[in-house]
Amino acid sequence: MLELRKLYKSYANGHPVLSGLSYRFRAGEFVAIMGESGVGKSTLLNLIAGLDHPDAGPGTPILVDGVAMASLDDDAATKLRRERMGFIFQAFHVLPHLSLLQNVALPLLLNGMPQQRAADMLAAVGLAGREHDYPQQLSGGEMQRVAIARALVHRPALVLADEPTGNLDPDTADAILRLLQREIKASGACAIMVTHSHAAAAMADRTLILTKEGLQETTSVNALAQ
Ligand SMILES: Nc1ncnc2c1ncn2[C@@H]1O[C@H](COP(=O)(O)OP(=O)(O)OP(=O)(O)O)[C@@H](O)[C@H]1O
Repeated sequence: MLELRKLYKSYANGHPVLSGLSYRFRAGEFVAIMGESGVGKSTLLNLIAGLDHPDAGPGTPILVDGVAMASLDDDAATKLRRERMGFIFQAFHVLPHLSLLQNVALPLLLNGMPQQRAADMLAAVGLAGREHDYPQQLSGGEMQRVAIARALVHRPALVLADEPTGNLDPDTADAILRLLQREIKASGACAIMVTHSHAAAAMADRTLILTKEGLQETTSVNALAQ
């Protein structure tokens, strides 16, 4: 589903953040990525999402369904992101001039899909009855739940989540992660979740730790939190 092949990323004036990272993510799995602050977790998600570019080099460092992201022009990359990906990023703000229902329906509209699932997803994140409210009427956690509903509504093949439960109380966080888990299993999608929360990581199928050496599998995080 997603393959990283010797992925390098340095920022201007900085030391390399990712140095030849390789990994293969499979469809149908929910993977948590943990690791020390500043090690490059958000950088990695941004690169996969196409929000930033890897260092230039001869290889094809990011492949989605076998297609090198770098080989796509802007239109093709946008289409791939719109159809195949769902983002739960703090930076992806809910649009203020659209109602909650319109916000969640947006990926369906853009992909020419029937829109009735938008109301179901709002209900699934605990916001039934709030369809015609506007984002400014929401708390931070409610806003996060709208972003999650919007990220999942079009059943993307790849869900990228950066601290999806960062501003939710433990019960709501648990419910949202169960929803994420259910959606992934039902659609056979792959989800990659960056988190510092051991409780969140315990909901994933696998936890990887990002270090300077790359992504390493661990079972202990999930075991510890259970
Ligand atoms: N736009 C940027 N320009 C320069 N340096 C950056 C930029 N974004 C991130 N960095 C640096 O890259 C490194 C990795 O940052 P990143 O945000 O990916 O870490 P992280 O593992 O997600 O950290 P945290 O757990 O604290 O969110 C850090 O040293 C950071 O200072």
